[in-house]
Amino acid sequence: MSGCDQPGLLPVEAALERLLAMADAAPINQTESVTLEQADGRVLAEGLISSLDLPPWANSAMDGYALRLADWQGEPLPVSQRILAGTLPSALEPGTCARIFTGAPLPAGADVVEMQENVQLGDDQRVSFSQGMRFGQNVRAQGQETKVGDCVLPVGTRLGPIELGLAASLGADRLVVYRRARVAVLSTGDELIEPGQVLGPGQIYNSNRRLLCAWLQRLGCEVIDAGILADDLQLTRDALAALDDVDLILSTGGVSVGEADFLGAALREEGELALWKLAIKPGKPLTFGAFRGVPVLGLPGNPASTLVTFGLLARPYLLRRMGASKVEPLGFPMPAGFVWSHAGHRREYVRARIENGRVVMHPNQSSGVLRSASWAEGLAEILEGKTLAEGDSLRFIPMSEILG
Ligand SMILES: Nc1nc2c(c(=O)[nH]1)N[C@H]1C(S)=C(S)[C@@H](COP(=O)(O)OP(=O)(O)OC[C@H]3O[C@@H](n4cnc5c(N)ncnc54)[C@H](O)[C@@H]3O)O[C@H]1N2
Ligand code: MOO
Repeated sequence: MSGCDQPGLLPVEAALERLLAMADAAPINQTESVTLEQADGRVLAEGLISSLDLPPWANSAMDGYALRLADWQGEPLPVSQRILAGTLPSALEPGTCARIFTGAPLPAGADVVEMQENVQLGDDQRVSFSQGMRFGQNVRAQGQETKVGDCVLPVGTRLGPIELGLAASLGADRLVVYRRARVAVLSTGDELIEPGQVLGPGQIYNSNRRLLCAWLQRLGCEVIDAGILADDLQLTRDALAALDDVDLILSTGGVSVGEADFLGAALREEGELALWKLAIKPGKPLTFGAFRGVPVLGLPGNPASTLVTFGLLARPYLLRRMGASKVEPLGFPMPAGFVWSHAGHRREYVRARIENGRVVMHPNQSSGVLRSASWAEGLAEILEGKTLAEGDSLRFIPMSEILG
């Protein structure tokens, strides 16, 4: 342990490893066949194997003229056919060229396409090719992208617009995906009321509920909005018992050392509860447990802590349960545009932006503040025990890497 480690704080990697191990132990195995329209954001449960070559036949990459290179000896060539995309050409007559358009099938016998800008059309409609031509130029060979039998998308791929376009290009109209994870979102806290109501003394609006519900939907989960947990043990038990068909109960708030922790009490009674203290800021307290066999993940209630722990821990956990192979966000090294002089015990995820090629941080990094997260383009990772001078390298994780 280095001098900067705080005894008892669980490193972020260790917490993620534990969560992923728990996800691996409780995979959502059920699959369903969905149309491409329904497949966005889902995880592939059966690899997509190509049943055709792509392109299925050689075709032209340009609007121009197709010919056999050997036929061009300096004498203009007559045009023997006109080939539009979607038509079937006849074999190229020797000593001629064919008018051809982008995407149209190459006639048998042709081996090059010259773009129309590079040819001269004589008064007799014969074509002269003045530029030097290279064998195979502007020809897209059959199967150059994909061959019959290729595994184009492996099991575990998260489907997005590109994958759906790719599946469509192979003629697939349905894909087999894992069932969506059913996630119940619970908020705890007597101070919470919902937007639209009049704020009373000591009350705040529930922001975590909307943040998490919207985020979970983006991740391809089915969201069960379980509202605000009542401040009463029996009502808490009843609320949890009603969520017996979900894959995860995700709660926020009440995970630190507060006194009225009915969620914790209910879990201790009828399940299990592990209280973690993570070496992460924001987001130190996190709980993982179960109620009557249903996993429960308790995130800290401070909105920025909810954001960071959901993005870096709960999101990979849920994606893994839904079978995704890539679950961790990409980050890339960037020079710091600020000084970090106090080495901390916890790994900090700073709400930051990139300006003039450097990472700049928002002045308000309070765990209670969401506005700086909305300003931010990403999270800048400052490792525990580290100080930074301007220009030192840090890892920058774009928000887009965790939000979808
Ligand atoms: N004595 C200690 N106090 C605290 C510790 C500690 O170690 N010892 N840890 C602090 C840290 S770090 C965090 S993070 C928070 C975690 O708090 P809880 O998860 O127990 O959450 P609450 O106390 O219920 O709420 C914290 C904060 O967030 C607001 N909140 C809660 N839920 C929502 C919601 N759905 N929407 C908007 N805002 C919400 C709540 O009003 C509080 O202001 O504990 C520290 N304390
Ligand atoms: O971990 Mo807490 O989120 O620092 O305030």
